Amino acid sequence: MNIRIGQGFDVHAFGDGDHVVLGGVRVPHDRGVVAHSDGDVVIHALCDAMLGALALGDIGQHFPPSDPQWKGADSRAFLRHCRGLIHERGWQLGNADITVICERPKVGPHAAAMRQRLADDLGLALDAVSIKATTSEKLGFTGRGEGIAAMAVCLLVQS
Ligand SMILES: Nc1ccn([C@@H]2O[C@H](COP(=O)(O)O)[C@@H](O)[C@H]2O)c(=O)n1
Ligand SMILES: C[C@@]1(CO)OP(=O)(O)OP(=O)(O)OC[C@H]1O
Repeated sequence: MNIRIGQGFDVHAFGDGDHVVLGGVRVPHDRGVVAHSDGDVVIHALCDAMLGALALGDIGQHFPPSDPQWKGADSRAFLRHCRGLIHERGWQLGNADITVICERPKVGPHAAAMRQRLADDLGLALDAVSIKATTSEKLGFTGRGEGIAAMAVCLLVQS
């Protein structure tokens, strides 16, 4: 069996708004994020992990922030595109593990919905998708509440 690993990282600054989108789920918050698309750091980090495993560059190369067609885009479309690239090349996604870094909003209450949405979009079993969260103990830009970050890793398998 062949395997590949990929990792991704994304950050968005908080801005005006009343919600953030995380893993395709609308999470109520007293801030929004500054982004060209819907600013879903979970999906952006995961797309970069998937693209990284294929050595196909990064999300900005596939969906340029200069391209008006991605303005306000639902990031789930990016995720499904990356899934297609994996399948086209004869790979299957094995699992994905994501960590969200922010003081607020609390991710825990939304993690189950996020896992389900990602599993649905990726055609994975629920136990192949993990969402974790941590604060940065009030340190750095996430600690000061200036933005939100996410890290992702994924495994590709080929039998
Ligand atoms: N945005 C967040 C941050 C953390 N959590 C949950 O709280 C636990 C404790 O966080 P620490 O940073 O103090 O270790 C963490 O393990 C998560 O379960 C969260 O839901 N949302
Ligand atoms: C998602 C894209 C889409 O144009 O823009 P943003 O929403 O700004 O998000 P980023 O994480 O900076 O990734 C780059 C772009 O692909």
